[in-house]
Amino acid sequence: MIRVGIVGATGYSGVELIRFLAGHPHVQVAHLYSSSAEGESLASVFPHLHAHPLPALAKIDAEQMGAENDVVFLATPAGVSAELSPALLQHGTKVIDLSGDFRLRSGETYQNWYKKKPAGDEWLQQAVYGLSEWNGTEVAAAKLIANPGCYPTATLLGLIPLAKSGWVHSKSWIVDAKSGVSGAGRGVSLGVHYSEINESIHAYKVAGHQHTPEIEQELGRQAGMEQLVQFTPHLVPMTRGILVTAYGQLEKKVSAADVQELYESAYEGKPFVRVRPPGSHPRTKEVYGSNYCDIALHVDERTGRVIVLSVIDNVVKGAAGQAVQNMNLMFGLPETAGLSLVPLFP
Ligand SMILES: NC(=O)C1=CN([C@@H]2O[C@H](COP(=O)(O)OP(=O)(O)OC[C@H]3O[C@@H](n4cnc5c(N)ncnc54)[C@H](OP(=O)(O)O)[C@@H]3O)[C@@H](O)[C@H]2O)C=CC1
Ligand SMILES: CC(=O)N[C@@H](CCC(=O)OP(=O)(O)O)C(=O)O
Repeated sequence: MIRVGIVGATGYSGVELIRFLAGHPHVQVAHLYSSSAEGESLASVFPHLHAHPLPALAKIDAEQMGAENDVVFLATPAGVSAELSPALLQHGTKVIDLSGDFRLRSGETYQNWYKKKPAGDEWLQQAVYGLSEWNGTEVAAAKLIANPGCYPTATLLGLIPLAKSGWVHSKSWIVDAKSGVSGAGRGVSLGVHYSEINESIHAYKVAGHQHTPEIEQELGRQAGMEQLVQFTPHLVPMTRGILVTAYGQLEKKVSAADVQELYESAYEGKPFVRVRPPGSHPRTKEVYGSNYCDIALHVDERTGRVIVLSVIDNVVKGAAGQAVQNMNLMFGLPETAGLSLVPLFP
C-alpha cells in the first residue's frame, strides 16, 4: 500500500482528498498534519467522519513527513508548500501541491500575482503541471506536481483542443467563469458570509485574477504560441461547481460538426472528460461530487464565434480528484482508481 500524508486535511480540498483516498484500493491514509489542531482527531473538526479509522492530526515537520510517507498532498494556502516541499523532495517523497506555489514557471510572475515569496527556481523547474489529460506522460515521471487551479482546469480542458487547432484567433479568448463558494476555502470572511452572497451574484478580481497567467501560460504551451485571455470570475451562491463560458473568434469557416469532431477525437480514451452531444448545455449539478469535466461546443455563424461550455466540481476535478488522478499516474496505477464515483444527483 502507498503511504499517503495530507497537510491541510481540516480544509475543504484536504477533507475531499480523504473522501477519495479512504476508498482507494492501493492507498493507506497514513498521516494527517495540521498547523492548528495538532493531537486532535479529524472527526472533532468534521463530525461526518465520526468512527472512520483515520490517524490523529500530527505536527507539521517536513523531515518527519518525508520519512514516513511515499507521497504527501499539500492542501494548504499559497506560500506554505514553497516552504515545505524542498525537504520532502530531498527525502525522495513525492509531492502533490494543490496550491498555486509551483504552477507558474516564473517566480517573478508568481510574486506579482500571489504577493508571496516564490519557491526557488530549481523547484519551479522540477514541477510538472498536473493537467492529467494533456501532460500525462510528464506526470507519470514527476516527483513534484503543481495541481492546476480550479478555474484553469475547467478553462484549459475546454480550450486546449481549439487553441491547438489554430482555428481561433489566439488573442480573442474571453473566459466568463462562475464558481460556487467552496472555491474560497473553509476560512470565514465577509466575502463568503451567507447573508451577503445569498440571492446575489457578482464578478470579482476583474482583469486581475491570479489564474489569468496560469491559463495563458498553459494554453500557450499546449498551442505552441502565445495566447491572450480575458478572464472574469464570478461568485455564485451555491456550494460546489464551476461553469466556464468561453468565446473565441474563428479565423476560418468552421462548422459546429467540425468542432465536435475535434473534441471527440482529442478526448477519446480520457475517462474523466465527457464531450456532450451537439447543442448541450451542461450543468454543474451533472458533475457534482465527481471527477468529470463535461464540455459542450457551440458555433455562432452570425458572429463567427465558437462558444465552449465547461463544467467541473471545483473541489473534485478542480482540486482533490485531479490530485488523486495525478497520484495514480505517478505510481503507475489505473488512472481511475478510487475515482469512479457517479455524480450526486439531484
Ligand atoms: N477549494 C477549492 O475549490 C480549491 C482550492 N485550491 C487550492 O488548494 C489549497 C487548499 O484550499 P482549500 O482546501 O479550499 O482551503 P481551506 O482554507 O479550506 O483549507 C486550507 C488548510 O490549510 C491549513 N493551513 C492554513 N495555514 C497553514 C499554514 N501556515 N501551514 C500549514 N497549513 C496551513 C489549514 O489546516 P490546519 O489549520 O489544520 O493546519 C486549513 O484547513 C489552496 O491553496 C487553494 O487555493 C485549488 C483548487 C480548488
Ligand atoms: C470562489 C473563489 O474564491 N475561488 C478562489 C479560487 C482559489 C484557488 O483555487 O486559487 P489558487 O489555488 O490559485 O490560490 C479565488 O477566486 O481565489
